[in-house]
Amino acid sequence: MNPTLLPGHPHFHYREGELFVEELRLTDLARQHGTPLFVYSKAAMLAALAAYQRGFAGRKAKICYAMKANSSLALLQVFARAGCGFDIVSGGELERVLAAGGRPQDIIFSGVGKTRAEMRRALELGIGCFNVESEAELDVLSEVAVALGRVAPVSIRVNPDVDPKTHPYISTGLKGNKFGIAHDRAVAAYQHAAGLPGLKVAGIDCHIGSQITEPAPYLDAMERILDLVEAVEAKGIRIGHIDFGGGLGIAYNGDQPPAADALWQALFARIDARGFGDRQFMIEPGRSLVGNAGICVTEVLYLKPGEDKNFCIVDAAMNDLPRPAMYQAFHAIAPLRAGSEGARRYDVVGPVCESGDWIARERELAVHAGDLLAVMSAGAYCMSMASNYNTRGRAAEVLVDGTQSWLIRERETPAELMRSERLLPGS
Ligand SMILES: Cc1ncc(COP(=O)(O)O)c(C=O)c1O
Ligand SMILES: N[C@@H](CCCC[NH3+])C(=O)O
Repeated sequence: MNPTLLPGHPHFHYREGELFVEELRLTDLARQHGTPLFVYSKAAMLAALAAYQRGFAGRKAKICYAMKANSSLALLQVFARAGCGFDIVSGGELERVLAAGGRPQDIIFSGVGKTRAEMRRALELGIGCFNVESEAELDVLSEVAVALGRVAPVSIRVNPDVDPKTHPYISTGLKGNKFGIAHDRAVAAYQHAAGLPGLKVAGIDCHIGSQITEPAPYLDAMERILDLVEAVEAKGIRIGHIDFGGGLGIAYNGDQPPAADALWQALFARIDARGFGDRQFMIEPGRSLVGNAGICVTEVLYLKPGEDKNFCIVDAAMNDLPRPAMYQAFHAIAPLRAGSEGARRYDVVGPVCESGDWIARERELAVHAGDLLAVMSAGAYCMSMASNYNTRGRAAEVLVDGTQSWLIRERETPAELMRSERLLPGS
């Protein structure tokens, strides 16, 4: 591999010792916009999308970006303009898709707890499909649709009970998870759905988990879903599309997930062998489209050497980058100016008042106060999970395209954080 490239991040590279994103020097962007700063590469997003597009070439397919991974409007615009649909999980996400120019018919609505108000709004707009996660939800959706004089297109999300071999908090397709309808109850659920006046069965859906790095769980889940398609169709209910969810992992720390096109080549070998190659396919990838397209630039505030540990205190924190605290997740750290003199082993931590506020542990770094560091693989589930804990404003975001950059989100100010609050009357 070219030594100036960072593993898993082909659009970020060192040029004469300085870290670049596409054609821009990250230090310049950080000086211009301050830190912490999320920076995304448009080319990286489109390259990740192209791998899926290659996998689906010649097929009837719709790629619905799972926007929970990163719901910043400009990123949604990039995907909408590239022809993607969207997988949403809330009324808020629905409004974001519309604001970014996405079309309602290209939206699929997942999630175990859709409210009647969310269903109503989605039906009025005419979204593409509801991925229904329980028998009770089928009844409520039918009722809401009938009251509106509409028919809701539905897929039933089936829980195939397959172990995705990932972190337990992000595994979703096991019996003990709250998601979907159990495999052995699915045929009955389809028969129930087919009899409800407000619903029209459109497809089948499954999503087994996130950050999956092996093809085997996908192949197993696909076999189980195809078994169900056969069983449901034997009851006279046509399954028009197969939605296979998202979940494909990215390289955080030497992980080697299959490439999207190779994975789908293997899946289609099975699908074609069983005679289902003519169906419409939908997928809901999130992390694999944006995860390694983004980084977070942070400034070293203080170095605090100690007897047991050395701390490198930076200006980004768990409110900006919650994955290490939540899942003990690994994010690589890359200095914006390469150098190795005076390297020491550090825990990289933020200013939030929690011992769990760490970003990286036990990393060999040659750093000084004032240096800038990039937290890698920060495009997915960072900004979208960011909070205002410790009344910290959310970071700014920049999108880069070649030699151009756009500020796509301004840093949140304390006044903005207090905007929706009301003081008590009197003194
Ligand atoms: C229903 C559903 N679809 C899609 C995704 C996107 O997953 P990922 O970001 O791992 O591709 C998720 C998250 O796990 C999900 O719950
Ligand atoms: N938030 C998780 C992924 C959740 C996937 C959505 N069900 C992560 O950062 O890895």
